[in-house]
Amino acid sequence: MDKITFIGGGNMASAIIGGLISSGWTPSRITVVDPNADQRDRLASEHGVHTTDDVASAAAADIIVLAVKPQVIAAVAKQINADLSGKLILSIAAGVTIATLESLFGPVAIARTMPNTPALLGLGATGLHLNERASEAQHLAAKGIIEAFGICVTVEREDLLDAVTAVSGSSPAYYFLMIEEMIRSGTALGLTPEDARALTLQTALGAAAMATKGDAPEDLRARVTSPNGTTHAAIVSMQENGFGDVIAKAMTACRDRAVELGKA
Ligand SMILES: NC(=O)C1=CN([C@@H]2O[C@H](COP(=O)(O)OP(=O)(O)OC[C@H]3O[C@@H](n4cnc5c(N)ncnc54)[C@H](OP(=O)(O)O)[C@@H]3O)[C@@H](O)[C@H]2O)C=CC1
Ligand SMILES: O=C(O)[C@@H]1CCC=N1
Repeated sequence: MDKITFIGGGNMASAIIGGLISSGWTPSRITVVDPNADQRDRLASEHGVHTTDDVASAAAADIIVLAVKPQVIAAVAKQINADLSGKLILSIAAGVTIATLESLFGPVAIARTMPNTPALLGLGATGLHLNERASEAQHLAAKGIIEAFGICVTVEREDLLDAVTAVSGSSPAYYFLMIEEMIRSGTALGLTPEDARALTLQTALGAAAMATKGDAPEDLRARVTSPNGTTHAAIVSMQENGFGDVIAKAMTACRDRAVELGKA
């Protein structure tokens, strides 16, 4: 049975560990390394996992999850400073490329991922790409870990993770912005902020749930849109004001920034 060590015991690690335990991993297979004693105590009492502040001890695990901020990874590699051949490094750090990870950790199997924050609720959407040193068994292990906190999409080229960043990594923020604007407009139209918020949130939840049942979004939209009715008026206004173009430009800007950060 694989043993897994998380380096960094913050928000994302906590979400992943919760998912792993719910999907059948025994806490005794899981270790978390974090310098913060409060963080360690919280994880140990919430999940019953082993915790330590000794980064070098991660070398004993079969799978090492890098769940620290990107700027901490070089220091972590120095502290581990061990031959990791045969092990799998799974990184959730945004913008840290496989080439950088190989230069820091040596010739080792690497799974680079782009998760998103709904992982905190077990509803994550994560892109995955592995280097050539990763075996099929390691691919399946990485996928199994990711599926413990949501869905996993394996992309065939590393640069496609930049597109994943635009589609799912950053996109919770696009939906939050839409929700913010709808609450603002609903309030401007005379509703109380509380009523505008409740109606907007329930509709976002309902629309997302309907869209996951299999019908095409354009068909679902057509079913709401009576000929020359109210929805038609809203959609025509959105389209005349370049809604599609706004989304396409935002997603391209996101992808381009991900490319830039990967070079930094
Ligand atoms: N696509 C996305 O939307 C998201 C991506 N991510 C990625 O996930 C990663 C983790 O993010 P998140 O969980 O939010 O971060 P957090 O800051 O919540 O967690 C990081 C943890 O690592 C600890 N830490 C710092 N230095 C070390 C060290 N040398 N060894 C071990 N632990 C250390 C921190 O301790 P202390 O607080 O004391 O510094 C903290 O507890 C990031 O790389 C981020 O890019 C995260 C969220 C969403
Ligand atoms: O905004 C960012 O740079 C990170 C990467 C994806 C989500 N948050």
